[in-house]
Amino acid sequence: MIKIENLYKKFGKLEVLRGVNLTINKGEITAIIGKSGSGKTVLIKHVVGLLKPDKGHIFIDGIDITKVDEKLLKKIRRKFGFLFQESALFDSLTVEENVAFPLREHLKLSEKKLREIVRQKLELVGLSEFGNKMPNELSGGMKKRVGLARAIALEPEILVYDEPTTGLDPITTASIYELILNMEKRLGVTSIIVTHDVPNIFAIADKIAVLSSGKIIACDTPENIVKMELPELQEFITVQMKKFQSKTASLFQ
Ligand SMILES: Nc1ncnc2c1ncn2[C@@H]1O[C@H](COP(=O)(O)OP(=O)(O)OP(=O)(O)O)[C@@H](O)[C@H]1O
Repeated sequence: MIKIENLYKKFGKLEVLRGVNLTINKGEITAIIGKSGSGKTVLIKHVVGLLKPDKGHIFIDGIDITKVDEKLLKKIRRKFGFLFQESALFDSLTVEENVAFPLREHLKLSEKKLREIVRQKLELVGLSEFGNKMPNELSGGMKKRVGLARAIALEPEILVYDEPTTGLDPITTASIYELILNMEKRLGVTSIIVTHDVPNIFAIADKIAVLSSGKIIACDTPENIVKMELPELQEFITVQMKKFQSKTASLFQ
């Protein structure tokens, strides 16, 4: 479904992507992990067409999006739902209106139909009771769930999440992962997740892609990834696991 070939991107002298190759299969959850600043967000911004590479190709269902005009790109972008780090909700709109926003922008629906879709999506993320609230009345986890409801409003084929669980407690984190798995199972959605949440992501992803020194150095099932003896990977996993363990330990002190 998504094929990234030899992707390069630099900002000034900073070479962020240095020949990324990655294939993302339809209906799978692919997690992209890597050190802070390794270029994960930059990579997914290319995938959704928000950044243009210096070199390389990104094929979405066989179409190279680095070569298409704005009009076609806009059409292809409709296949995607994004959930970026800070949820990026509109503070002046209610929860309902936030979810309705992409529907109003892209479809000409009757008000009745629009309300119906918004209600369905809010139900799916467990927020049916909160449609009339303003974003600043919600917790961080609830905001992420509203962001997710908005991201799935247009029923995208591909969902892209940038650190969907950062800053959330373990229970809310689990509920976000359950939603992501639900999207995959119920709607057959292809998911790309950028995350640092190493212990958890290994439990839910079909594939783990490791970004290091501007390249994907490994992409495989979680089981195979943990078996690999890549120093970059081991170091990264060890650091993340230590953080996790010390966080867990501190809970019981
Ligand atoms: N528009 C931009 N202009 C200049 N530099 C940028 C731009 N976007 C990203 N960068 C730089 O590219 C590098 C990679 O950034 P990116 O946000 O992709 O990292 P990341 O792996 O997602 O990090 P984190 O895990 O901390 O979110 C960083 O050094 C960042 O400062």
